[in-house]
Amino acid sequence: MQTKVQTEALWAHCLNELQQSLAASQFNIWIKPLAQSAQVVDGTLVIAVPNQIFLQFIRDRYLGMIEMAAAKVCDGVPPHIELKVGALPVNKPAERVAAPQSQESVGSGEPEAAAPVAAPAPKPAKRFDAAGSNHELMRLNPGHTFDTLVTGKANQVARAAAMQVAENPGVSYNPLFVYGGVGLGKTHLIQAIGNFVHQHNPQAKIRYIHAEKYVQDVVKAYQHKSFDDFKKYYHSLDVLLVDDIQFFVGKDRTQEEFFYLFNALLESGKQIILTSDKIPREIEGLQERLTSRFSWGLIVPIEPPETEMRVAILLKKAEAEHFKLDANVAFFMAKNIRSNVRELEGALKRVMAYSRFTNQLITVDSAKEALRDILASGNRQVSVENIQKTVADFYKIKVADMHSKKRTRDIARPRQMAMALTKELTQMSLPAIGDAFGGRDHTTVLHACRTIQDFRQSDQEMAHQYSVLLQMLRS
Ligand SMILES: Nc1ncnc2c1ncn2[C@@H]1O[C@H](COP(=O)(O)OP(=O)(O)OP(=O)(O)O)[C@@H](O)[C@H]1O
Repeated sequence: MQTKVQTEALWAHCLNELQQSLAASQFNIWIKPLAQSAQVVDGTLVIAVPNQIFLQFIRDRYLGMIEMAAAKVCDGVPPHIELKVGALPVNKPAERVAAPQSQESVGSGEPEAAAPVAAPAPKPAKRFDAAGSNHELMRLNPGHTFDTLVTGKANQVARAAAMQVAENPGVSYNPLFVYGGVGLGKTHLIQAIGNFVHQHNPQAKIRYIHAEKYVQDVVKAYQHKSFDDFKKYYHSLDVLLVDDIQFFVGKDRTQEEFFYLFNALLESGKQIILTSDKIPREIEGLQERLTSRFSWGLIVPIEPPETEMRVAILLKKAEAEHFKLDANVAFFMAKNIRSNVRELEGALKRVMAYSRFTNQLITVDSAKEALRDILASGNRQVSVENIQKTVADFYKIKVADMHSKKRTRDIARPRQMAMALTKELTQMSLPAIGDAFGGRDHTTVLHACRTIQDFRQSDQEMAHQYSVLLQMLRS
């Protein structure tokens, strides 16, 4: 257990650092109210916050800074930090932290000047035990586990690879790179790895971070000339999960820092897991050295789930909410809501709310009623012109090439793709599709549909491009 002096010194130091880093208004609103709300309990720095909104705000915006500040006092290794809503236990007054001495000016009408914070912190005699990490610190959603993830054709390869990485972090595939469209379960899958590792090895230092947050951390380190602390913190991790790596595009300094971090972690056998909406070499604006490194391990796709898998997801989510969802209703929803799993979840929430509100069991008819506007927008017919334009833009060719006689592969393949998508997304007959593509024969359209179908079976890249285009056209 920490002594009062150590607790005070640690928190006073954190407050001091935050005060220097933040605008006075931010410090006064979010941090100053916590000046008397920290306590060290069994090696964990517990910070009590007044309510849930505060908790979310501190967690999302300031926890990283608090960690870094605390790490400074603890020889570079941050302590466990726990945020909790409510008051600190009153039976441990000796461990309470002293408030910073306030010297605020009164009644100026201007935003308050930040109050200087008490004394610089001497290093505590005993280093915090930073071995364990809680969900707050790891930034993992405890509900994102392998158990709650429905498996199907769309994600079975990705899940198997993820499981292998979770069982042998740093050993099998490094980095593991998961790519796929919006809302298909990339975050869920990689967090399942984090949760699994944590469950089997609570000592492992795991950190999930969205790429945008990493960019912010680099900017802050740059502004405050604190790259040493930044490096110390990130380089001390055992498992690093970075979501939506495409956000690094155009951020050269971030890419440079990440390059060093990547090398350091890999060299010391630590596991890196990344996600993106595309495979590395399709992320335009990513430095070549990163593109090649991201391809060193294993790259796995997550595709949009097929109807049966969407039904299974709905039933599983409903069960978790103790909601009785009729299988016919689940089928109806799965058939009509096809864009992504997040949309599917949204639809389920609506149906559950409707059921509670009307106090009725949900039938297909009442589901139609509950989802009327979603279904109306989903049933919007996609036009052949829209498909041609979307596909042409995607492959960076001219729309006119959809009608032309050119037969080079870079033109012919996108055109076949557009024909196959038109067959799938519209009610048009084969001859009508042929007409819309420069007066081609219906056998040419049939051939195109079969060719694309074959490619989708045999070529992972083509399969992914097809599903991305489907998603774009359906959204
Ligand atoms: N196979 C699945 N089984 C159960 N739930 C799933 C599955 N796939 C996705 N979900 C759920 O769908 C929601 C969206 O998933 P998630 O946030 O992981 O998607 P994403 O691919 O990371 O999206 P984005 O690209 O927007 O970050 C989450 O609530 C997740 O739990």
